Amino acid sequence: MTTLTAHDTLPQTVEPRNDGMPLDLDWVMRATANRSAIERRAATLPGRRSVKKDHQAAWLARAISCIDLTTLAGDDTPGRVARLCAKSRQPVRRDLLDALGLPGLTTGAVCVYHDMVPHAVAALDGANIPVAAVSTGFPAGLSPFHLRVAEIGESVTAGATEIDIVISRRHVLTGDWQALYDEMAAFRRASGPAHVKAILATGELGTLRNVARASLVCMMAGADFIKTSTGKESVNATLPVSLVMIRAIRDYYQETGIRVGYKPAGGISKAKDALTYLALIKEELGDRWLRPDLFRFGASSLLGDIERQLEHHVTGAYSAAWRHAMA
Ligand SMILES: O=C[C@H](O)COP(=O)(O)O
Repeated sequence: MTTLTAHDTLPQTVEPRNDGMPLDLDWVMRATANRSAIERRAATLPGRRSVKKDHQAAWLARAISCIDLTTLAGDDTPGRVARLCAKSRQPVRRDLLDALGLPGLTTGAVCVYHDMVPHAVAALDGANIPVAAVSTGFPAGLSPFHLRVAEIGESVTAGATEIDIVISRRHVLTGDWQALYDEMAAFRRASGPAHVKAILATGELGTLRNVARASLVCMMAGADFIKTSTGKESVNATLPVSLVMIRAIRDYYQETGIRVGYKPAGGISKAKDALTYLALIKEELGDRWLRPDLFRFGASSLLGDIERQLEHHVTGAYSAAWRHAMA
């Protein structure tokens, strides 16, 4: 059993970017996924006492530092984004942060649609918190290709330093790996210095084998992160899909020496689920991946539950969920 402790010492290194490699179709086609073995392994993860009680607060704080605090709604406004950014700067009540000895804790990033990028950039001025923009015709990714590429450039110009692109699911479903590679490589080029998260929309890819292959192709084409979902599919982040994707990340690292990040997104709203994901990452990839430069949660409501748990840790009492509204 893995024990997460608060005392893991991790090097503060700057990870080299993934510049990708030529498409290796033999490797892609060798990638498989044994669904029953993966589901059995995933079923063992929740509910395990993988985080000791004493260390839970430290690990919940770690989870906060890895959240891409997200709002992706048609009725987003500058005011809502400003409130979300304030929450990102100070994710937990000041007295709780002080009691935990973590006065400078922030979320990993704020994630918004393109039109909200300037508002997020302004609200986060001086905070050193990246703004991530969902892009390329998010969530379906079916707008004209040149517009999807242009959208990336617009968001980078507006100040986004992370771009969450959506892949064309049809390239996976038809097995056109070259087309997927070319698309991802073009998105990476358009992003310039901004880091790119490739959203696979795994709930729409049909099989775990497709998830494994799409993960590899996106990494070969230069994705800095691979991300499960937009949050808009009917099935979003799951543990079996996460196992497949992080094992692809592990294979890519073993083959190339390059660490690609992982972002489960969509439907992760409970502190205990966040701890399960952290334990999974620790077991499958190791401590180095448990940092915001290599791991993020894409989540709109997870922070509220973590804050409640931290409040309970410090004060011994739970507050009502409505007190932890996000925006
Ligand atoms: O990328 C982030 C997701 O859209 C957030 O999904 P959620 O609202 O289910 O947490």
